Amino acid sequence: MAELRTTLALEEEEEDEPEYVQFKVILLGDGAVGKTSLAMRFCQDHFAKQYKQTIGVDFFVKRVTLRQETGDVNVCMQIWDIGGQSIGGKMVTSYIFGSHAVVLCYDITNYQSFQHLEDWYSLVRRTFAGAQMPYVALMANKQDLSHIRAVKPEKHSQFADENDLYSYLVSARTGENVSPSFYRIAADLAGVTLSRPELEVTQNPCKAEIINHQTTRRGPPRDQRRGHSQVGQELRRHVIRSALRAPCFPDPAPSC
Ligand SMILES: Nc1nc2c(ncn2[C@@H]2O[C@H](COP(=O)(O)OP(=O)(O)OP(=O)(O)O)[C@@H](O)[C@H]2O)c(=O)[nH]1
Repeated sequence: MAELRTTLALEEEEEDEPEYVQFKVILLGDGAVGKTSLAMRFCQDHFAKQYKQTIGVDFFVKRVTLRQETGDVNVCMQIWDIGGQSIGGKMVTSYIFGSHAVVLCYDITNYQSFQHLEDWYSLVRRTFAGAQMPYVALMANKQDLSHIRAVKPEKHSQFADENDLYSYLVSARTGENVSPSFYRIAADLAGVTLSRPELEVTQNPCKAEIINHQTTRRGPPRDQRRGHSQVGQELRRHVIRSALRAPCFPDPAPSC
């Protein structure tokens, strides 16, 4: 009898649980550009100064609720943090395959990490050859170090424009724009348009450490410039269909 009561209680709890749409998001880029730090900042609101190299892949999970007038959408983002040394490895294409979004990360103080994105991006294209490409974003990390930047904002915009990538400028260290960027990725994948106040709510207070009085010409992020109406409807439909169809994690990955 007690067992039956426990089962019923568990079932009731499960009924209360909202349904989550799962998205597999891959972070790619050279070693030490800050992929683990970005995942950690977004999922745990934590930053570690010490560098600990990721060997293979590491996983993070974050549940977010996207608010819209027609009803909230609950999203579970499964973030795959791929070690920067994996580019020549055998496993890397199997990590990337099946992802809904790929985030190409670089460190604005390290020009090589930006140049190498060509290689990372062509690896993504090869992995998806003949299949629907995922949502691909360009993420420029370490904005808190803009006083020693090696990659000009114009170079960033040019690469984003030429490859039709969504563009994000972030700092894992201060937290600047990290949550709003991942929320926006979730919203784009789910086909939800977030209003500015909703995005602002997702931004945790940033830690102001470096005052940089230099004025740099930097336009708004590219996704804001071109507006969400131009996000491929077909891609959204495909992404949502496949997200609803199957869990996107193989065995070792955590589930939502
Ligand atoms: N100043 C600053 N340092 C950062 C930022 N993000 C990461 N770091 C530092 O950069 C170093 C590398 O960060 P990781 O997150 O481990 O880099 P990764 O890309 O995951 O590296 P791999 O595991 O080799 O692929 C660490 O010492 C971090 O503390 C940032 O936004 N600003």
